[in-house]
Amino acid sequence: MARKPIMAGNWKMNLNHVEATGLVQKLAWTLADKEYDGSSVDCVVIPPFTDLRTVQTLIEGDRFPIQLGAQNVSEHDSGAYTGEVSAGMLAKLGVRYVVVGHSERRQYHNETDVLVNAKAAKILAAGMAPIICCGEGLEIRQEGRHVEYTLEQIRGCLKGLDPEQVASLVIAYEPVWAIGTGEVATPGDAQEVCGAIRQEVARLYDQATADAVRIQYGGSVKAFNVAEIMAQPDVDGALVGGASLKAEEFAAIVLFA
Ligand SMILES: O=C[C@H](O)COP(=O)(O)O
Repeated sequence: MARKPIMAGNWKMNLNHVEATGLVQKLAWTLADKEYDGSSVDCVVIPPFTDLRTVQTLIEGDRFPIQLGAQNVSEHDSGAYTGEVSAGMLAKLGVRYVVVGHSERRQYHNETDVLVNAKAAKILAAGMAPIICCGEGLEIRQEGRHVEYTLEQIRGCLKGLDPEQVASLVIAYEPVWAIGTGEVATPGDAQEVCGAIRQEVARLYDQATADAVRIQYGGSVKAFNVAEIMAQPDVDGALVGGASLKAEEFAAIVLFA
């Protein structure tokens, strides 16, 4: 089954709303120069919350073939949760994807699979797609337990979701040791875990759901290494950090084919 590739740029805590305008405009112009129209690959930018309204206005106003994502969401609908942002608020801003369970949130904000699962359910209920992140640290990789560790995360994060919901979401496999380090996993490493995740989705749900769910690789993806990662049968895209902050570099990743 042909899955549409999805290239998502997670800006993390970088760029204010003025800088965001510059980057998105430059990205759109670079993509337009190469006749990108969004039909064969999804291009998603994931700025900080404070940039979302500005980027939404720009994308919608100029009809750029770029989609909007957010980096986090509350597990609650509304109420006395100071500092939180709800799924409903994000959906209203035209956000299509929300990253959950990124290793930086697991590490610095104690996010667990149970919390990721609750957030994913809220994102889906609001009509958006979660990008559910998973992946092992260096120690687990060295012990050779990376597949079982990652599948355990996946089982926890998908708990209670129905096949239709799982088919519509995105899973991002990001080995923590490859994030921001320049230490990219080999294409074989990426395929091993992405393939195992797809098999696990087939086991938990059915083959049609496994064939539909999109699985990204993330961790030091750049323009020069994206093609060989994308050549792997179970890799459907990339979650890109550092390289998504440079318009030409990220455009080249989107245009990998
Ligand atoms: O969300 C993106 C990942 O953490 C990868 O970041 P990176 O491309 O800077 O290694």
